[in-house]
Amino acid sequence: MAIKTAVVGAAGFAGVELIRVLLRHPHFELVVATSNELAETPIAQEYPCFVGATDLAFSTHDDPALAECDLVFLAVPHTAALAMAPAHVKRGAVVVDLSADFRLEDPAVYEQWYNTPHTELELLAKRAFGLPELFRDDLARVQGEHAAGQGVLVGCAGCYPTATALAGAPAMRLGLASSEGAIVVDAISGVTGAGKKCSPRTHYCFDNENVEAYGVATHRHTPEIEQILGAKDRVVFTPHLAPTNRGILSTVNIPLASGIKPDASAIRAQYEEFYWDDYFVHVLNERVQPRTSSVAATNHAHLGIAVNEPARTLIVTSAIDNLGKGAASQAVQCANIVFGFAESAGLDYLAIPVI
Ligand SMILES: NC(=O)C1=CN([C@@H]2O[C@H](COP(=O)(O)OP(=O)(O)OC[C@H]3O[C@@H](n4cnc5c(N)ncnc54)[C@H](OP(=O)(O)O)[C@@H]3O)[C@@H](O)[C@H]2O)C=CC1
Ligand SMILES: CC(=O)N[C@@H](CCC(=O)OP(=O)(O)O)C(=O)O
Repeated sequence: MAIKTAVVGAAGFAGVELIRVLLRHPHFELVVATSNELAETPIAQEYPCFVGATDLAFSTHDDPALAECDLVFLAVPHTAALAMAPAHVKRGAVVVDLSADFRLEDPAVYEQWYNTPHTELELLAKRAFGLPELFRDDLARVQGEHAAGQGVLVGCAGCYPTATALAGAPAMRLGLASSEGAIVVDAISGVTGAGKKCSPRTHYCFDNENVEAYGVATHRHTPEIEQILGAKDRVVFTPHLAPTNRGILSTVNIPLASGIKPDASAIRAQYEEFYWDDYFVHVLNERVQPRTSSVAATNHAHLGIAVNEPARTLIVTSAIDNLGKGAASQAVQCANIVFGFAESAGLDYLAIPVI
């Protein structure tokens, strides 16, 4: 039986990507897609790529039909999700939140970085963290709670944190990383990462032919990356905006622990073993570097492993699609787990090769 599914914020960049994935999902049936801006407009009129795939029209964010959905994706800005999630969880639904509202464990840290008090402490404490390869047990826990009839919430990881944590977590968890010293992360994002509303920073004339760092030493994803890696006050994160639509490339520099041999092949083998059972994470061999084009519009992540021997530094590069593995398809991967479906259900597609 199909699961009645809603996307709130469906006309945003992440929301439209959710529509694309859900319209081909074998178990989730998209029945509500909200946008106040486009209410009553047929989805396929606004986005002609969906012609022939759906007759559904956008409805407002307070559409009463939302209350009949068993699965609700929140693809709205942070603080909006904080206001929406509790009611759906209370009535027994599975809520998968793509915003930053339920990512940070410590509400004081959330308040510090998002300038808003966290008002849903009980729900925050019970939520699962939505990054399956690193928090599968957490998702299995809420799968059990949902199977027992409870509403549950998944707070999905952010886009930069997903790319960065997939690169850094094995080194931290396998004891390859030193327990001291900075973990330096330089990451590049396409412009869709900034959402669909245009700003001077995301204007074509500004981004075209331009690459620039932003949020230097102040970006809100720093505490989230530190939380996932278990590396408080050690992450030096510098994001950059590149003139591409989609994709994130994150380069993570990790000081090696004193007893660890600076041997890229051996460390690559450990990364391969760490991810051996993960369908979507691929450790590339030494002859090829992760490229954003190789994972574009997919749920896959590509990792490249190298070691700077004299500096005793492990360098892991990680490519994902910010709207795919960094947002919409990862959210669907989490929902697959919570409903007990195959993790790759509806997500088994590849990027277009660059010739
Ligand atoms: N873009 C990305 O790469 C990623 C985004 N995310 C997260 O996903 C969420 C959506 O991001 P994105 O799609 O980029 O954003 P967009 O700005 O492109 O879209 C935002 C959507 O949210 C709706 N919305 C805006 N304000 C409110 C509000 N106050 N209450 C309810 N709905 C509102 C809008 O509705 P309307 O159509 O009526 O204007 C719109 O559909 C954000 O939380 C973001 O942080 C997570 C990972 C990556
Ligand atoms: C290019 C760009 O502006 N990217 C956004 C991050 C993407 C996003 O939407 O943030 P979440 O992953 O936290 O939801 C930023 O730097 O704030």
